[in-house]
Amino acid sequence: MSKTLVVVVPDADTLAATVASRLIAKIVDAQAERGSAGVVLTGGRIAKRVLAALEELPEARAIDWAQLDLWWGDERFLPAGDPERNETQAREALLDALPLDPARVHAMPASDGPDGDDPEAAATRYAGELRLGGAELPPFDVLMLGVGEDGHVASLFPGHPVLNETGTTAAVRDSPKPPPNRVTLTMPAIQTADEVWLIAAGPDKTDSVGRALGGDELLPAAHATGRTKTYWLLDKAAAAKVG
Ligand SMILES: O=C(O)[C@H](O)[C@@H](O)[C@H](O)[C@H](O)COP(=O)(O)O
Repeated sequence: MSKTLVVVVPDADTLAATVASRLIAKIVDAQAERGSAGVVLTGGRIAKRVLAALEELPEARAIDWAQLDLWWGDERFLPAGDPERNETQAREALLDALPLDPARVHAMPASDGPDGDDPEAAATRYAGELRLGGAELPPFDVLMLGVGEDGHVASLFPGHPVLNETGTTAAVRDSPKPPPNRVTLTMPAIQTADEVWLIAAGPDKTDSVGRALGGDELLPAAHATGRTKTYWLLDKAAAAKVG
């Protein structure tokens, strides 16, 4: 049974630094335990700030970057290098400055990639990449998620048929959050992570965070749980309606 822990910090800057510091510790622990670590990144503003904050932390030098697998929880299905792609933003915020093993940076396919402008084929291709280690999914030590104003996580939106997907990946063609076409991990895939971290800052998240933590099952965020731990990492504004 996953344990839910809520951590509230004063503001978004502190939240970005706190999450970055926790992420370093989790990666270092996983590498000490099994020689490598697997982290799932997400898109959005606070996620970008976490990556930028991580680069500033001296303890980041404890990470063996060549022994880190990076995955994405979702991707805006756009051409490679498009500034709106989650991968582009993560690379600009941090990744391109790190000595990562390029073969272990598992970006979701672009809309000008091998499958062209076909998000279903791209989702299938990513499912294949996730299986390369021999299991349906690789170990996810930490799976990070932003939280939408409507309570979405990754590209899993309230009331959307994608919430019924039982595989590991899926395509979304009518995302209420632009751009319309996306590739996403499914909720069952998210739930295989050892720890799921839901990260939210600002007053525009107060309602969705309060509802999700209050058990409103209409919100996908309420279902995003890790196998051992689920962290809600919030600033004071986002936590204003948490009971
Ligand atoms: O592709 C995306 O946009 C993200 O994956 C999405 O799920 C994001 O994490 C939330 O919408 C929160 O975004 P903000 O942190 O910018 O509010």
